[in-house]
Amino acid sequence: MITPREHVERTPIGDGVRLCASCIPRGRCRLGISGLGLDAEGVARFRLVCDAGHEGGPGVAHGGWTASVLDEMLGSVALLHKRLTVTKSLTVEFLRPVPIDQPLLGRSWNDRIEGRHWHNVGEVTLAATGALLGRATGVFSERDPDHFQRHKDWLATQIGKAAD
Ligand SMILES: CCCCCCCCCCCC(=O)SCCNC(=O)CCNC(=O)[C@H](O)C(C)(C)COP(=O)(O)OP(=O)(O)OC[C@H]1O[C@@H](n2cnc3c(N)ncnc32)[C@H](O)[C@@H]1OP(=O)(O)O
Repeated sequence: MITPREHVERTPIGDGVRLCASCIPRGRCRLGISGLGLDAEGVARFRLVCDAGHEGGPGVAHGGWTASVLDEMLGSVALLHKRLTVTKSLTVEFLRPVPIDQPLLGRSWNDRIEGRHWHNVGEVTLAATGALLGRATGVFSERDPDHFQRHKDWLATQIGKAAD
């Protein structure tokens, strides 16, 4: 069986972020995230732009975009340490409307690790001024690479039960 590190290393990178399955064919994150890596303090840094494809109210991002970006940023913390985690919980604060087509910055970091649970934190700011637009805290559960096969097996059992 491959290790979590090998699993992460085999996942393609586009613009500095490990790509989710649906973005691998296009070679870049559809949410408009570019990764800048970990800084000296272990904080993951990102450039972000919300394009008009995620416009909610006029001129501003749909809240789902902001939540997704924070999920991705907080979820990337363990990936940057070559560990595989999935989101167990995510709490998002929408502090200001997020403008579309404006350069934004993202930061995410680990606050503490309890057993297999990574407690991560992150925020989105306006690049021009540093104004805080949104932030999140989340718990990310460390998994083995068989997590996705385990899901398929579980789903097959569920579908089997439904067919009975
Ligand atoms: C490299 C790529 C990068 C690609 C780039 C990716 C970057 C992604 C960044 C974003 C991160 C995401 O959005 S991740 C996607 C969103 N999150 C998810 O899909 C997670 C869905 N939830 C779960 O799988 C589970 O609830 C967990 C793993 C979060 C539970 O965590 P936990 O509580 O620490 O784990 P654990 O004790 O082992 O399990 C709790 C219960 O969940 C069940 N469970 C655990 N795993 C599974 C599973 N695979 N399939 C079915 N069921 C499962 C257990 O049997 C148990 O059931 P019982 O005994 O209670 O009945």
